[in-house]
Amino acid sequence: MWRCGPALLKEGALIAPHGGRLCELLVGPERAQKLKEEALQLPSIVLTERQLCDLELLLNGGFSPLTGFMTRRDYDRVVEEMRLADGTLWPIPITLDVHRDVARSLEVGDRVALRDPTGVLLAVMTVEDVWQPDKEREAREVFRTLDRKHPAVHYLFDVAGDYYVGGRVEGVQLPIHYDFRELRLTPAQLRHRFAERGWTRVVAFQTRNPMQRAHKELTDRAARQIGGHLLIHPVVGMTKPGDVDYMTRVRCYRAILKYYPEGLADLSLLPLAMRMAGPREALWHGIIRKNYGCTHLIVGRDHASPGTDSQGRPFYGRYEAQELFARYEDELGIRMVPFQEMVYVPSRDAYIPADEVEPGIETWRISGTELRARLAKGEELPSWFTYPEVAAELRRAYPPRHEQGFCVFFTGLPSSGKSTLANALMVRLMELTGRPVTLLDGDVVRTHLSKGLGFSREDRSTNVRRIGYVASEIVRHRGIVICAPIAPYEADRRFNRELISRYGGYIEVYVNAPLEVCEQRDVKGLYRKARAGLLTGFTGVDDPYEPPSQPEVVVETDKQSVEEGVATILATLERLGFLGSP
Ligand SMILES: Nc1ncnc2c1ncn2[C@@H]1O[C@H](COP(=O)(O)OS(=O)(=O)O)[C@@H](OP(=O)(O)O)[C@H]1O
Ligand SMILES: Nc1ncnc2c1ncn2[C@@H]1O[C@H](COP(=O)(O)OP(=O)(O)O)[C@@H](O)[C@H]1O
Repeated sequence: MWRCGPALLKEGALIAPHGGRLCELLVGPERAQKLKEEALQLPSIVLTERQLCDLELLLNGGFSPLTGFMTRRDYDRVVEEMRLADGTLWPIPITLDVHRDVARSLEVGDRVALRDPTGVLLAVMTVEDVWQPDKEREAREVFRTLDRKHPAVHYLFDVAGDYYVGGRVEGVQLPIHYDFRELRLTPAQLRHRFAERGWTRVVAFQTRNPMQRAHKELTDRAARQIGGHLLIHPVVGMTKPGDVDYMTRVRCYRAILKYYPEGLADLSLLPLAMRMAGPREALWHGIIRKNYGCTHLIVGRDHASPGTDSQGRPFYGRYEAQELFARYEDELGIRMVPFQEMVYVPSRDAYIPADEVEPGIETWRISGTELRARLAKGEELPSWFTYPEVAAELRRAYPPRHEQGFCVFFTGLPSSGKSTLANALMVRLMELTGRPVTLLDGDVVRTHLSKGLGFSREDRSTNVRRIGYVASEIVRHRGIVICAPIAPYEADRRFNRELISRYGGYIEVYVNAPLEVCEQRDVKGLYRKARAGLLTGFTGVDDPYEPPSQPEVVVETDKQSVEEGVATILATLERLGFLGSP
């Protein structure tokens, strides 16, 4: 590994960065200009979201002493021993993954431009190594599982390219952010701030969740315990899928700052892509915080936990991260402030660590699941649990069901009754809610959004996913949308379900009528044409229809009237809370 240049920092009283020096990899303006000119002739790699996060921490020194993406020697030793080739402690591989064709085009000694998705040049890399890693070994050693439910294992096997490119990088500029700029301090800037304020003992609080009173009490205690100050250092790069979005979280953190004693706490954002690697990740968090000038890190229960595996078992032990950290604490230099879960004791109106509660004393807590359920029902968040500003932010981000958007997605054979039911449902919904409703009917969509597409497997799939995309945007903006294509394939419907339910409700309605009934109805005369051989690939005749496996509603249009079908759907929407009084 290359060594980075001499330390530019003079803040002698602060903790030394990992490996002794802060490795900021950004070059000066003249060299940057040269690199920009050189890059015009170089092959480019457009970085993914995770690679962008990694590059930002490489360039700003958060990953000191790394000087680029890992070469094979560093990678192998990190995977097996949690150490770089030179012996420095480092628990997580920082690799640049690429697909086979890119790997094949690169040779040792080549220079490559690293760009953001809009094409902006961020760095130039000198290729020192290109290799195909043993992903199973990496998953087993680093994450201790091959279960794809672990987000980093899923990323490794299903998202990352099959080859890694290692080499030194020269930074032209940091990835660009336009939001919360004043809160995005680099290690050097944060160190400078600590030095100016005379903060020599700083405990960092790593978080990917909105902070509630329990967190405030815990962090306040930690700062007092070390006789120093507190840095709230939330991750705003990539966290666990399904987490509260970082914009909402940052507004919560800002609001909570005023509840600390004057001058005790500060807030800065960390552009890290978490791996959810539990114990190994805790060490990594320690190294990063040390680079940012912190002397202590709070490590609580389930630090950087990926939750439970496909069998419902936790991936890591609850306090395993603390145990591993303790083992390496002396070598790391940064100290751990271990914490048990904080629980509320109503008889004392106070939060205390769970292990300090005497047996038999009543304690209260609200789990993440319960919090989401309360928000979905529009229920109050109690004042013992959170602060009014945080409650308001969460309510804004997670409105109650009746204020959320939803999609009713009809699927069924031609002439089963999709359009008829969809039109009837549309007017009933407008009547009941007073809200606008968009109808994306199968054949209407094919005259504009999907004009030009035919009925091959690929074209049908594209058509259905396009409808899903438009529906997801409507739901994201809290609107109501009804879709009524045939949507014959389960895979496309599953894709749409996952996309849309990220933003609101997804209610699949299987419009079920026997093929003979649909054929008898033959609204457009297409069954007849298909039977006569004038039309090929017609759904139900010579093209497949895969019935949905778990639809929210089934309407049997040969047995139920249109009114009954609509009433069944409305009852389901009511039961799920989407039609509650506004
Ligand atoms: N080969 C073939 N197979 C099925 N349907 C055909 C075909 N050719 C034309 N049509 C007419 O197009 C309507 C189906 O379009 P969709 O967009 O809903 O189909 S799909 O979801 O993309 O499979 C469908 O409308 P509905 O009868 O309202 O379902 C048909 O009228
Ligand atoms: N219970 C019912 N629900 C929906 N449609 C019905 C029902 N009973 C009879 N129909 C008739 O079946 C036909 C369904 O046609 P359509 O709604 O265009 O089907 P699709 O959109 O699935 O091709 C219409 O003529 C409709 O009047």
